Amino acid sequence: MASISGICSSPSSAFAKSLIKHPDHHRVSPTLRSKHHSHVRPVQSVARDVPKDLSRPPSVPPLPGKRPGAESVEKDPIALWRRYVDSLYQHKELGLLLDVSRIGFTQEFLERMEPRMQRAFEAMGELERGAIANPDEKRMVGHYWLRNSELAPNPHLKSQIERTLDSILKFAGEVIDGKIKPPSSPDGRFKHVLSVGIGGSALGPQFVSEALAPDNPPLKIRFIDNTDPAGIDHQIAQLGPELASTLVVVISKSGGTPETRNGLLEVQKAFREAGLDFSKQGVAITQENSLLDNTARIEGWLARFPMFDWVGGRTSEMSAVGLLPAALQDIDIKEMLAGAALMDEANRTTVVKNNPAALLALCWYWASDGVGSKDMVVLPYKDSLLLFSRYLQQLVMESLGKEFDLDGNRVNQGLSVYGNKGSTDQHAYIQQLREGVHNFFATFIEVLRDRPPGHDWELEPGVTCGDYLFGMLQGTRSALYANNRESITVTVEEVTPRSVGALVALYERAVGIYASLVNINAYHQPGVEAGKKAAGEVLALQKRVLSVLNEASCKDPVEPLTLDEIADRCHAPEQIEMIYKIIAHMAANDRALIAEGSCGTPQSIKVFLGECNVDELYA
Ligand SMILES: O=P(O)(O)OC[C@H]1O[C@](O)(CO)[C@@H](O)[C@@H]1O
Repeated sequence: MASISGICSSPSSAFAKSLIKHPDHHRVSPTLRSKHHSHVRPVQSVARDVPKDLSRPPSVPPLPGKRPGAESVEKDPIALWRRYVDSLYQHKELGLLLDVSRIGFTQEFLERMEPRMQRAFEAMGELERGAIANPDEKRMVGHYWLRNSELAPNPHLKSQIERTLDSILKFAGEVIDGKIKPPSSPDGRFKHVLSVGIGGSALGPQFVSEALAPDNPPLKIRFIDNTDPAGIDHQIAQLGPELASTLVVVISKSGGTPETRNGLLEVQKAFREAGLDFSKQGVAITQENSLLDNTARIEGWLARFPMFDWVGGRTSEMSAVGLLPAALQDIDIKEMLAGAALMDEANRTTVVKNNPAALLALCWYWASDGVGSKDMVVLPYKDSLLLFSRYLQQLVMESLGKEFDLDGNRVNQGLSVYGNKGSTDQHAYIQQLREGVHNFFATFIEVLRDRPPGHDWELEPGVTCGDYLFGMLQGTRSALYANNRESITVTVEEVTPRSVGALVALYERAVGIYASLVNINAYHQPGVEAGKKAAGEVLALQKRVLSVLNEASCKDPVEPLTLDEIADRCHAPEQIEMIYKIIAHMAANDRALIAEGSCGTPQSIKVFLGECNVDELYA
């Protein structure tokens, strides 16, 4: 196959010159600020609900010609071709191209962004040297060390990384070779992995499995990534008697995430019911001394692998979180690491046009005005990359979606990400992207190799099935651009462990750089805690409701209660709506009985429990 390096000459160094010629030279950069205002929101070109104190100062004119309609995008095909050639980024060794020509930024924009870019590079350098890059949690941020342990800030961390990788490779090899066996499997081999985890402890392994698992992996992976009982039952039912040959990998950095704990308890129950010893088939990936780690140690699980304090969940694909599940499916994890390391290396240059992550971050900044005014639609034209957008959704949105910047200003930052795959999406929502509300920019992921060599055939003269996919991508890119919709294209030769590792690393770094550009902490997630706390409060209220109902239901005769009575007796009259929802949920699951009325007419219902729990009454 002709490689990207084979078919393309190296990108021209005339990138800057070409951009200078771009007609949008009069555009005023969002960065036109006094240095004291580097954190201030850049120019708003669409109406947004922003706090008054951070809205654009009147002295800064709006971005000319960008919206509505972005009439300023280059339309002359020869000028566009020059822009393409001049701006093309190529990583020869990785066989990766980054085309930013359909993002309309100008030389003036690049120049104005340069000081911020240099500050972002400095910040990334400090982070890689082990600075406390997550000030809130006082943590280092070291996912880059995972693929180049030489970078670790001290020998202890370096040897932790290397030992963990060795132990993953050894364990996975022995499981695949049948040296490590399940005790009750008829043919003595593990054939399935059941991964229990959520968020960053699931999305990377899911993406990588979909992208890279062979057609017949030695162990086939399934995921429990929610606390939906029906979803969990489905996974366990699908395994059926194969539970005996299933390795259960429980993944949680914190070791205390409720959904993951619930998944574990459900799976352990299934093991008990099948007469199987869970500890002989359970593996934990978590931080040392977490609740999960202690449980696994005390119960004597088959193996435990460390998750490091300095690796965030959404950047943990190259830690044991991503590597163990991948290795168990016979995915070449050393190649994934090599791809990521090469990409990291490329992203260390401080010359913006040679730094693919910096180019991506700049594209995002330009396209979304540095405030997330447009969504990022990710369109991989390859089925195996289906889950890339879902993976990126957490990486980007949990990292960038922040209320406050690093100086404490309310900024409500973020960048929304969605997508599925092409050309499938052309028959779903691309109609709107082409003609409807102009609230996005697209990222095409192009894979040059259609299928393994020797398998192709022409389904009509001169045209293969893959040619259609190619045509659809190119057609959509052109059609969007013709209607002033900007896009980025990332091209890889093939979907391999190396290119997937590189893609992960590319986006991790782009998120880090973008976070610096907009002055936010990309490495914490305070907003998620609010939802978790509220969920805890709902469950606490449910316990009070149950206790009140139990007391009334233990009376003789039973005393059915109205919602108002329950709320009063819970001393929570202001929580009546939540109490109603709790009752409706319990009634739907046969845990409370409705004596009168129906859930459709809340004020009419009277509730009691089917059984009186005397023990609880006197507890
Ligand atoms: O790996 P853990 O600790 O179970 O966390 C799972 C996910 O939950 C979050 O903390 C959000 O609640 C994510 O950042 C994380 O990836």
